[in-house]
Amino acid sequence: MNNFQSFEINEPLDMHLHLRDADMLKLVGPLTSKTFSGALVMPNLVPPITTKEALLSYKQRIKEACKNDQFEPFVTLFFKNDYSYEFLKDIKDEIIAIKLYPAGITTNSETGVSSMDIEVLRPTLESMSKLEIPLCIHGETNGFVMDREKEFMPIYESIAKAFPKLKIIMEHITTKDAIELLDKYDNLFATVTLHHLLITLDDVAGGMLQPHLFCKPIAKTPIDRTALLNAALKAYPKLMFGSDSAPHPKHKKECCGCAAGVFTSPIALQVLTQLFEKHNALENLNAFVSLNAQKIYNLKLDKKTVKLVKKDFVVPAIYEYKEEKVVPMYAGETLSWSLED
Ligand SMILES: NC(=O)N[C@@H](CC(=O)O)C(=O)O
Ligand SMILES: [Zn+2]
Ligand SMILES: [Zn+2]
Repeated sequence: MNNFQSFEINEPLDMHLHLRDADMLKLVGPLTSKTFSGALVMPNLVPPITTKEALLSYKQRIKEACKNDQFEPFVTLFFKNDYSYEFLKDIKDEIIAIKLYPAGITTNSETGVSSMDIEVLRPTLESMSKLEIPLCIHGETNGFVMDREKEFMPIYESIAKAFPKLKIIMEHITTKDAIELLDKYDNLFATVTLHHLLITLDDVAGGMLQPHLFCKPIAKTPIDRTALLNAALKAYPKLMFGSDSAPHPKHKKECCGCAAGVFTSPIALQVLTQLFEKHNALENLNAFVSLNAQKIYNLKLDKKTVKLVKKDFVVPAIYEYKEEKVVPMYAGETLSWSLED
């Protein structure tokens, strides 16, 4: 067994990230831009990003907040059924993908699509397919909470079949079913979070309720977690890292009616290194956290190499800026890997 004391990750990419806006953006943006070369930024602001003006000004605010030329924010548009071909053609070079949310299924998705009927979605999907704009999907039905992702599999299949040239990314997958579906269609890809490689429903609600581990989709069973972890550890080429780091103010997590989302951006690379080392799979970490995404999204990056060292890192209990306070996953715990100073 190798005894690694340091490890380098070239061009780390986070292909599913929530940066929010205003002071929260100023708090969390630098925590990602410091370590990652780029991130796919989700459009579920209030209101969501649906116009070119909103998109470009959000990108500008991200760049200002992140204060780091060695970081590229890849911004996305919030899916609507009635985007015209001309509108999409005009915005194509500014976006990396379009994100589809079923209405009301997760945080700030109220104005998402109210029907997943392929005929309703067809006009926008046809334009996206022609223009080669990838489609990212939050794939959950409104069925029983543990079955929502599984029930969405036929919907992924119908879109993958109807639009074979459209790249479809199943976001933050949490099930063995989703892993198995990846093999069936050339145009299907997926992101997986850090927390879904680590936790099951037991960690969220098996003992005292853990609001900081509550997210959508909810963590599933040990069998699902094992399937996700095995695919990540071998850097299965259709799977990429997307933290889904989703900060919510402390008072919106530690309350009655806890908001969904786990905040992981400041610990992501340290914990991934720890996890891949534990499973003797460090040789696959660069592919999982960068190369797979570069191939799937045709990215060329020359931003940074991040060095991790085998040194204890005590995760801060809280991250704060002005009035904003966010609690990270593993708050107060000690990790065995740190970012080099
Ligand atoms: N994952 C979550 O639980 N929450 C995300 C939304 C999302 O990615 O579904 C958020 O924006 O807070
Ligand atoms: Zn989601
Ligand atoms: Zn998300």
